Amino acid sequence: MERQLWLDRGFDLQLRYSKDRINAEIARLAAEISSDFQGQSLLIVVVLKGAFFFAADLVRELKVPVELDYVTLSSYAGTSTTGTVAIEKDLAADIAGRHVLVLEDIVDTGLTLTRLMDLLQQRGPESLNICTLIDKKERRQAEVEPKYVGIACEGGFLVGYGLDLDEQMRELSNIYEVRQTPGGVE
Ligand SMILES: O=P(O)(O)OC[C@H]1O[C@H](OP(=O)(O)OP(=O)(O)O)[C@H](O)[C@@H]1O
Ligand code: HPA
Ligand SMILES: [Mg+2]
Repeated sequence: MERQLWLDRGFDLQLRYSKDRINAEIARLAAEISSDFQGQSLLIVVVLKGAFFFAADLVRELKVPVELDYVTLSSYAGTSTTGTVAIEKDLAADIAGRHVLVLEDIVDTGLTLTRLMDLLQQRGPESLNICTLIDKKERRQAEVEPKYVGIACEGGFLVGYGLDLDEQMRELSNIYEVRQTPGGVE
């Protein structure tokens, strides 16, 4: 079982959201987005690295045509934001006049999306909205209002389904809360 591998390495993983729950939320989100954008096409902006599993599953459920583009942003060291959002790779597409939907795995402090939305808004999209799988409000520092939210959650640092702790555990199928166990081997 995927938990055991990390327990052996000193990380205690508590199941928070199963893949079945994630699938159900994605189906609901896809239906809502498809209905809102009926007759239009969407430019989907995937925020890498974390959102790649979510994006892959969501776009295949949408009933409107999409174009996909990617931006790579990073700001975390361990379980805390550094406060500086680095743009490691910008979009390739011109978003002017397009209906843009930004896909995120998680909104936490809100610093990443505040930076990205400011940047994208300056480029003149027809519409600009956010869809996040997880909205974690406990540590919010900047005002961000995602239009589409999969799961509103309490605190805890989450890993799995794209979410990482220092680049590890993204590949887990379910989403867990992670705690480092004393005496664990890394
Ligand atoms: O609301 P915030 O506090 O800014 O946190 C949310 C951001 O943090 C994570 O990205 P990270 O910087 O870890 O890069 P990653 O996607 O490569 O993991 C996550 O994927 C979001 O983009
Ligand atoms: O809870 C989290 N887990 C993984 N990455 C994150 N980036 C912001 N919050 C989180
Ligand atoms: Mg990360």
